Amino acid sequence: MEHILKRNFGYSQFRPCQKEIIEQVLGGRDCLVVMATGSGKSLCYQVPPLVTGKTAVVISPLLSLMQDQVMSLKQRGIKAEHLGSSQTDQSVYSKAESGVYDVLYMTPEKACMVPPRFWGNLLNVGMCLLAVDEAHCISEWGHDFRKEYKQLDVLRGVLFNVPFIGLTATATEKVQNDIVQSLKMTDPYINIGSFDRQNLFYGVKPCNRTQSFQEELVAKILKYKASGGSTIVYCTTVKDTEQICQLLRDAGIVSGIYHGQMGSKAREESHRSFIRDEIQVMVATIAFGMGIDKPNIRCVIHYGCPKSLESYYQESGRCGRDGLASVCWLYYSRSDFSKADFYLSDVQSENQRKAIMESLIAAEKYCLIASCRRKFLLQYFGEHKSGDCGNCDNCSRTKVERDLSKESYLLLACIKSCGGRWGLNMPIDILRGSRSRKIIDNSFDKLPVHGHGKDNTTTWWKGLAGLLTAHGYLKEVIDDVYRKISVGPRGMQYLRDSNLLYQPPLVLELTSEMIVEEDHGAHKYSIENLNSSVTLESERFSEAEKKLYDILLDMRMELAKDNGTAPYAICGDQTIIKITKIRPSNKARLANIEGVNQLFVMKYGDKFLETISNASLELGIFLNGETNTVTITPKKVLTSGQKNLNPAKFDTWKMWQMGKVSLKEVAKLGRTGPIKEQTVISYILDAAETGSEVDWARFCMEIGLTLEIISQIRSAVTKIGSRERLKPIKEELPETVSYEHIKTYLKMEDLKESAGEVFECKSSSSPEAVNGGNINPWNGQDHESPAKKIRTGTEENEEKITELEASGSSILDFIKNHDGVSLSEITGYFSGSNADNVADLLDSLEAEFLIFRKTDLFRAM
Ligand SMILES: Nc1ncnc2c1ncn2[C@@H]1O[C@H](COP(=O)(O)OP(=O)(O)OP(=O)(O)O)[C@@H](O)[C@H]1O
Repeated sequence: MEHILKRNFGYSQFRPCQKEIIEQVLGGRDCLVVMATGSGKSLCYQVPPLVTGKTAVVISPLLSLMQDQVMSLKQRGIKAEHLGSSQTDQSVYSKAESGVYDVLYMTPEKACMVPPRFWGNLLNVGMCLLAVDEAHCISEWGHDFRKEYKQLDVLRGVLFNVPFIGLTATATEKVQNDIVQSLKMTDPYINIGSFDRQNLFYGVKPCNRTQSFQEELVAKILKYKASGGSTIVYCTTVKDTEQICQLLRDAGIVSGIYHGQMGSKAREESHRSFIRDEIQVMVATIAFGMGIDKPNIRCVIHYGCPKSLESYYQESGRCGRDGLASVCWLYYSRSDFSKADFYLSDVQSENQRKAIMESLIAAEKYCLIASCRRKFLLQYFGEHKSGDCGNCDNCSRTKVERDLSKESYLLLACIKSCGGRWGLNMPIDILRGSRSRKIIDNSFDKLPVHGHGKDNTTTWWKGLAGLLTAHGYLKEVIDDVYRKISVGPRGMQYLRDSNLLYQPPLVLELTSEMIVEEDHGAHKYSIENLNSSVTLESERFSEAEKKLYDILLDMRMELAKDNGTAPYAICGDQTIIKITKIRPSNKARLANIEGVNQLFVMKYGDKFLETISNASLELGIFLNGETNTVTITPKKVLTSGQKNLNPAKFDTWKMWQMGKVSLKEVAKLGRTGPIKEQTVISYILDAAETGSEVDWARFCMEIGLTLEIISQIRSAVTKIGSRERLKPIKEELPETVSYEHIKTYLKMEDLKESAGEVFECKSSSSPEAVNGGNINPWNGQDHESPAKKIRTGTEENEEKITELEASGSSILDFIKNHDGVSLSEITGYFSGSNADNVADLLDSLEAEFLIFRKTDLFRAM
């Protein structure tokens, strides 16, 4: 299975739980998979069809989601399509039932509508699973119930012996049971993973619509835009989407808009532009939700508190799906918490009203806590996390703790006096000394605490109430749609221990909202907090790497346009970051990068390698993962002699000498297409003649010019007595000595390059360097007998009998017979071949995806 993972998805290992789930599905067992957003659930149904050669049918709620997934799978060499009313290709239906597709997507409506004959035909050719994605939609207890999902059980009566797999990121225990029952799963394998999205930073801020908030929003968005990533701003109303979108556009940020009041065409277009990186910022209502499968969303901003923590988790979970550090900011205003009427408008059942109110209160609490947000979020989903996360605003900011005993006493006493019949506004108004009609009518102006809390704002008091509730001093009950506040047991005990003049210390951590209120100038706090602790991976680049990264992003964009797909479908940002860091010089190295699959290498490999090679030269950075900058910049070595070189020769020399690209690779890449290796050699010799620096040791090693050959050429030249014509020299030499060997020898002689130095000092990788080789055939000094240095022909023949020579197929066979072999084991086994040749052969096998490397061991695909 690992080879499928590498070949099609470009990954070298499964994430936690993926393999176990796939094995269960392959064993024919139903599965329920509850795993965090972006954790890689899709792979659990995408790999089995590739293992079995049978179709996987996937039920998905949204057309846009299906289309995006189909697009991504096609870029991975996987046959995928969707079947539904929007499918314009008429042949898809018949192809689907004859098993052409590995993965076939359908909406639940479509799945229930296709005639049994379709399923019968597909079953005959082979169907390996039915996956129900976003399975929480099945449950009325879920936050996104869809009645069409409820009908999927009818498929049980048609799809005998096909395992069903339900997948979701958000399912409480109730919802999990509902999924199992609705899909009639028998003895399912249940996998409940962690909800924790460690790469996400969570932050919350109170906001108003002042200019400082607008400036902050614009600055935040610009930061993530600059990293090449995308941002979604979720608003609670259509009006807000329009306003925020306009605000961003006025600030020069190209932004898209998406909400339910737009026509379907306009929405599709907006979605399409976002997915294809034509716009980097989307301002949307939650209508733009589940269908977003874009991996490089770096920032999700909620402008307004969401209606529940489930929806917040889902929506914020669109962020950082590629695993890179990303941020989720939630801006709320107090008025958001009194929107129950808005959410309850068309709810019929009492249970659902209660559920909605409870959800809203949980979301409010999330906004108001002063402790670790992640811990709170995870606890809500029933997961315990020990210790604070260190990756949320509350964990990152300097904590402000204070003894709030006096204020707490006042609030508790006031709430107790109100008798639990009111919401929070009444006791706060009393404390602040209001003489409203309600207060007078209820004689609350006579209370001893009346007017004792004037020094703090209403919002500050609400912040304190939130803290006291979180610590169990206060409790909130829901009465129909009204929220009533009363003193909890802990608060009653506190009141018993206190009086107006004395209260036991009560040290609490102030919420950011309370700090802002005390600060009066909320501005300072908010701007300071603006730069969350998240460091984007791309921020770790050197200047040159940043430029290369941008070049590669632009190129990916161009390739995506040419291929009618989204840039992320070609490869993810994380892969581009790795490519930028590694700067592979050949296809094997490219193929070995995490996230690079076979189709990518075949389709885009040449283009990427060429761009990397050229850009690295321009930017003065080495290929193959070297991080140090070239000491001599290309400009410096551009001598007057080089100016005489034509562009083809100069570029070839630059690529080889400066870029350290091998002769073979330079020939493959060429300047405007592949050229012969002999041409590359002659270009470099011409460059040497014009004064360009040439690493002779590397050059000789690459063309196979050894001391023995040099000595033979020298003898031949002496014998002929002239070096004007090459042909007579060649005729004096063995077949194995090429014209390139002769030309190089002569050029080195012209340039007075000392072969002794070349082989002895400069190239430790040269075989002759190992043997010593203190010879210098140019100045006529004698050298040690070749017999001492180089094996005689007889010895060589004898050794060939015992020492195995490597070839592509013999290495492949060797690797196939082992469960992982190291490079040294392979070179040791093929001791009859030069280690560099073996490495070259391994490179080619890797580039062709016949082998792959995992933890430095080679394995066959
Ligand atoms: N084994 C793996 N190694 C590296 N990346 C992986 C692996 N498996 C999946 N991914 C990547 O993780 C990202 C998220 O995967 P996927 O879309 O399957 O998430 P999901 O769990 O379905 O999320 P959601 O519930 O939000 O739809 C994708 O970019 C995917 O290619």
